[in-house]
Amino acid sequence: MNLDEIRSNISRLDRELLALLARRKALSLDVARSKLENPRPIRDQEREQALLVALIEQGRQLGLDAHYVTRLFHIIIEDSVLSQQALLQDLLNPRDQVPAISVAFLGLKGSYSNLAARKYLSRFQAPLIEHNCETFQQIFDTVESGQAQYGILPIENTSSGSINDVFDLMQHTSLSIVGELTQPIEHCLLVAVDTNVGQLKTLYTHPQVYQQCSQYLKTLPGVKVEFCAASSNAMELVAGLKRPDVGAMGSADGGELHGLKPLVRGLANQKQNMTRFIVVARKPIEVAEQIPAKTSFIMSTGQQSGALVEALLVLRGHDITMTKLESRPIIGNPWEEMFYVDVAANVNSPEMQSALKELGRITRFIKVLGCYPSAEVAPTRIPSAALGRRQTAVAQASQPRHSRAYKQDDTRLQVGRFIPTRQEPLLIAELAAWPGEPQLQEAARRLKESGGQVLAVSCFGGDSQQAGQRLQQLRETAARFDLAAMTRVGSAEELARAAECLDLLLLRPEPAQRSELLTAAGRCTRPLLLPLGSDPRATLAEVELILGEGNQQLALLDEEGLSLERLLTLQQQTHLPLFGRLADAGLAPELAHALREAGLQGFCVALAEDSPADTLAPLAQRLYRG
Ligand SMILES: O=C(O)C(=O)C[C@]1(C(=O)O)C=C[C@@H](O)C=C1
Repeated sequence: MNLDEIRSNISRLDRELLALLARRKALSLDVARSKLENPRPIRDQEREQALLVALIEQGRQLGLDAHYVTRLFHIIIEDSVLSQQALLQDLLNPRDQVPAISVAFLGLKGSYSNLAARKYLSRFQAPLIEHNCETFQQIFDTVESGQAQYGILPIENTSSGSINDVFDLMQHTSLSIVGELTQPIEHCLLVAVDTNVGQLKTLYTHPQVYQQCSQYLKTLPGVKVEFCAASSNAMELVAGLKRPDVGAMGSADGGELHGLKPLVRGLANQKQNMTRFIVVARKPIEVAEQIPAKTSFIMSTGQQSGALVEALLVLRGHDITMTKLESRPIIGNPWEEMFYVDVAANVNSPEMQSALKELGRITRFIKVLGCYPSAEVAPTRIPSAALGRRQTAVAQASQPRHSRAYKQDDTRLQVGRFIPTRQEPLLIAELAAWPGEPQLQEAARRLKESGGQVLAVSCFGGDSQQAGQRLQQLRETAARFDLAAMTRVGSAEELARAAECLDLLLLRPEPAQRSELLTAAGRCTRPLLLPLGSDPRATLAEVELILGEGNQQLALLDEEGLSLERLLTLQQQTHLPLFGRLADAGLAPELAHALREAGLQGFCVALAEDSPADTLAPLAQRLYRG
């Protein structure tokens, strides 16, 4: 076959794939209709899990790796769930037949809000009339007066936190929240003409963006920052000036709409930078009971101590999960505060109705802001049974914080999106030395294929810039394979840098400034792995220091090969998860199995560049399949 023939065969297969995907989508909508007739939730994670397991197995037999199959079908299933939800929502909330949809948002063409508005409203497949607003207040006014059907407002950002002005306006509006969406944000330095960073004298930006990129901006001390009402105003201004000494900060997509080019990408302090937007409209919507819903409300409690706790206990008593709690002062009343609460519940569900009634009795003010479909379709992996248990804290001041007397249940660690348990321990593969790019990719692929979860390698040791690049590369490689990432840290400074982007930090056993490192570890919010010395009692004293500073996400790593008996004793003494290091790859599967039976919740195994390709598979097999 020549190249043209091969390509024409590929094109034919791609068309067949598309036709099959369209047929699958039609079937999934049939499923939605049947679930409407015999009410059942749209999401069925047991079914998804069974599907994925079978597909991975079938894929393997066809030479397709598990990671590829999983990624592909997560996308297919996510679309299936969202399409089913959209169908149900449309049936429940018939829309007025208008020729176009109108939306109000902050800024001009190309603002993050504009990109979010386009993304959210693309589902209606109707022409869009865009109302550019200069303030959040103007967005509310435009929707309240009926000039626009929808308003899009940013509500929180993963690096700069909540957008308080929007919360304050929500308190006084008659509008309802009817939707939400999360938009990845990638701030770039945008320029209109060929230039370089050294030539820049002025940067135009929005205060939120400035805050989110504060660390990068510190590296440009001579550059003056001018604030604009929105990043799109900054872009428009810079596009008009066409000068080599001015730049704007904003998204590459938005910049393109103004003819700007990205000079530097990825400026945000936190690389995973997302903004959550809410969608407001004049009429509330109803959310089908088969769809995961969120309800947002505001309440103010009395000033007596424990009033907020009492209100939150109402939610807990109704088994309602709170996904956000924000407090705002009440203007003109310095002694009271208003709380904004998001919960994962449908406002019409019996639990929520009963919780609202009870809250009405104990709060001074309560108003539901809206109920809307939750935008998150979390990929199915971990059995929900493993996630469900609520921890009970028995805090007794006189007891050491690490002890079972202080807290009875095992500490539940969250590493990225993985939650290790005794039944499903965490598998960490650690590379001995910093590898080349292809070797790092290959290690990640092998780890993913075997069912492991954490890719680890030392990023520090060279100069500061090299460490930064390695941290970035490790984070990106792990994310590409849907793994978590870990590195070793030996100083407070290394810890601060790694904590910005990695999911798990291993504290090096003997750095010089030990207490400084432990204090910084206790003040950070990333999970930590602390190696147990040959005298575990000494380590437990260090643990107290860390827990006392605030960080409760801590696991202990046995690197010494302690006897089973000592490990079991430790488990009785502490609620912190125990991890083990597996040094001998040959013995590892048997040892790991025995240690798992003994209750260890994680394993760290060394992966040398010349390790045979199948080092991890037998280990994972023994670990997860007995
Ligand atoms: O089988 C179902 O119940 C479906 O709704 C279909 C489907 C799928 O696309 O495969 C989608 C959502 C469910 O969570 C499970 C599976």
